Amino acid sequence: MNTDMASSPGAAPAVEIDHLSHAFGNRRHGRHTAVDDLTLSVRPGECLGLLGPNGAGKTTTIRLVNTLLPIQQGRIRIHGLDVTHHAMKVRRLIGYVPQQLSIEGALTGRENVEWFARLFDIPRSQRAARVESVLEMVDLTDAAERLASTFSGGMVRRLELAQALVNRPAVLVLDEPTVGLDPVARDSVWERVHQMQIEHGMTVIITTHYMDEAEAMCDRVAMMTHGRLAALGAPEELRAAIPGRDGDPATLEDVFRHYARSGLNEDQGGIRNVRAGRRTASRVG
Ligand SMILES: Nc1ncnc2c1ncn2[C@@H]1O[C@H](COP(=O)(O)OP(=O)(O)OP(=O)(O)O)[C@@H](O)[C@H]1O
Repeated sequence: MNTDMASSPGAAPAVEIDHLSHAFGNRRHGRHTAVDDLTLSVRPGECLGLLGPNGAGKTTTIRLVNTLLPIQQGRIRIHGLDVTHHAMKVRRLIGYVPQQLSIEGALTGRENVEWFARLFDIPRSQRAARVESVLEMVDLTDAAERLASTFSGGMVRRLELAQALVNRPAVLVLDEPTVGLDPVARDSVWERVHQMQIEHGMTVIITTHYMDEAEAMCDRVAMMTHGRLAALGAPEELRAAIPGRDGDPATLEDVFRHYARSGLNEDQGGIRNVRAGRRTASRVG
């Protein structure tokens, strides 16, 4: 991987988000602020969970980090590189698994990863070995010559992970990586991500609506509502900060409800989010 840095609170941040704001729409049809003055740092080697209700601004934040949306206001730096001024360098540091399907069913597993290796400009002489090693990492060596259209949902997600990892990213960004997967397939995706994080000190940012995953995987959780940071801390810190129910300690789901309710706004989300959610849920089903 590009970095082998320990997760120490004193280390320079892997990702620095500084007073970031982003709005969609225009004056005629109305503007909607999706990310609102967000400030957040992710430590090298850390797994940060970006949680929040539909429409909270998680995907928009991720797309800004990935250079897929232009910065309107504020600043993002990845290992010190400003995403606006060093977009190409930043792209080389980031592996991204989007909510939408990123594989091509008419290609084999191997061809899908090779395609990404070419996109990332990995030198020809290293390409085959690099593709082989990521296929092995995600346990798809035996299925590599099969058409991706024959893969199960869990295999598709692991193939997308291989695509994102072929560039040996320092920061891996996963947008709802396990939606629509059965519990066994979910575990197998997480095992691979965790292995990468431990073995290579990779920084991971994930969004998920599965609180058990966030609890198990994330060193810290950033709870977003209305594009703003509502709470930030280790899952156990966030749980300790709110009262539980019926005398039981609070769960992360209670934490989610607590902040989601306090920021409730029926305008959030709308048809775009419903459509996106359904598309995501059925994408691998
Ligand atoms: N391309 C776009 N055009 C217009 N509005 C958008 C666009 N992308 C996002 N939005 C709006 O910005 C807000 C934040 O959306 P975003 O997708 O970032 O939320 P999210 O937290 O990722 O939601 P989900 O959990 O449903 O994926 C929503 O109100 C959404 O409708």
